[in-house]
Amino acid sequence: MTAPAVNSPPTDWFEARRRAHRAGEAARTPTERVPLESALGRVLAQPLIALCDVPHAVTSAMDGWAVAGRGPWRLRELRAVRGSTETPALRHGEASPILTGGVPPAGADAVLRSELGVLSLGADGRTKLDTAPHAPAGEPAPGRHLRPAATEAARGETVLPAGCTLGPLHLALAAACGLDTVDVVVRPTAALVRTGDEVVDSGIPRPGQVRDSFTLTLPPLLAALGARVGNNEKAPDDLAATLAALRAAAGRASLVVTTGGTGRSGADHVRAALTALRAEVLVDGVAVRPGAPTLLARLPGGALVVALPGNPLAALLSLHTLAHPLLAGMQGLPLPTLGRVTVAEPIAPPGAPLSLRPYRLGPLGALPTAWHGSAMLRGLAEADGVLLVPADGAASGTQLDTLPAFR
Ligand SMILES: Nc1nc2c(c(=O)[nH]1)N[C@H]1C(S)=C(S)[C@@H](COP(=O)(O)OP(=O)(O)OC[C@H]3O[C@@H](n4cnc5c(N)ncnc54)[C@H](O)[C@@H]3O)O[C@H]1N2
Ligand code: MOO
Repeated sequence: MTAPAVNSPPTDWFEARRRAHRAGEAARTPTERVPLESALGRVLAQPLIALCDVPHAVTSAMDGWAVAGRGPWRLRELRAVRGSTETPALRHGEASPILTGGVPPAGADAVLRSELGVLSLGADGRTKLDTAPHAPAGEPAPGRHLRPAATEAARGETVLPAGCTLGPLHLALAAACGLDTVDVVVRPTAALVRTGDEVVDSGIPRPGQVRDSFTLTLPPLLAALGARVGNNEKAPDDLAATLAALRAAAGRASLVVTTGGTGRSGADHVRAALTALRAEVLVDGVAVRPGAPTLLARLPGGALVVALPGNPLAALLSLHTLAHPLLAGMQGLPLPTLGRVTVAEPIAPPGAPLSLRPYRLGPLGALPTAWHGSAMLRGLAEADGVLLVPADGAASGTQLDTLPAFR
């Protein structure tokens, strides 16, 4: 058993992320095969490989006539056939009507688009096709309006890498490549345990009360990071209740996220509950502000616990620190990368080894928010991103690492 040591030194922020990622990797979720219609937002477990050439055959890019040789042409049939490789080959001097996306008969060497052709009755009593008087000289040039097969992808080609989070365009691409199902990562399950007797769910909070910030934020934000949030329990500020809520959540989910109660006051029970559950504490406080009391632990049954501080900004930024890398690891994704931005005004030393500061983008770069108090929401609610401000602060024009603003 590794009990949370009293006042153990906080873990470096970058190291805390790496530990969270490694803990996630050690608890990787399996994969499953799902129909394309159910795959939106899922993480691809295997590279997506085209099952056919795309396009599958040479196709016409225009409505008109497939033609062989130079005009005028004898029209072989009056109605377009949408596409069959069994259509007899065109002979030199013949044309056959074709629709956009249709497969031209063998022997066709171009498509004359409908606007540029004129039909008339030939001397032999058969329908004749000429290029219209207004058609550009030389129209149609060989190959005109014929889309060669496999120009977008060849059968067997990888069109999306593993780890891609599937959006609508990816799904349409998979369909175009002939797939009906995809192999995706099973979503990690998450459960919330919110502590705090002062937390209320509706109305104007009385002095000493606070409206809950987490039921409205954590389920959708965790879902955006790939988790499926099942339970969301509220535990009173009491050790037995906190212990029972944690135990129940760990029985239902592979990731338990708690809020509040990370301190060492008589009303804070998360540490004591983790000790009682014989948790292995992987991160006991992080050298960052806000979010210093954040904990990461593994329960004997394997469930991972991210204990977020009760202050809303501290908690939501700690989601970046620990839950994002952790969930990335569980889904076989790399440690999330940091962005980079130029700061538009000087930032004073934050009084901590590292400070996470929401910012808005102005014409000259990042403008750190004034609403960066640990208990605030306003700065993050309107942020374009989050700055990583080092202990010395930053001069105007300096480049700093950034995190995305999950909001
Ligand atoms: N003596 C010390 N006091 C504090 C320290 C310290 O080092 N020594 N650290 C401060 C820091 S930093 C933080 S962050 C908080 C951490 O507090 P806890 O995780 O124990 O959280 P609580 O005490 O339960 O609540 C803190 C704050 O957050 C509000 N809260 C809680 N739940 C919610 C919710 N669901 N929605 C909105 N707001 C919530 C709660 O009412 C408190 O105001 O400790 C500092 N103190
Ligand atoms: O570190 Mo606390 O998390 O500032 O608010």
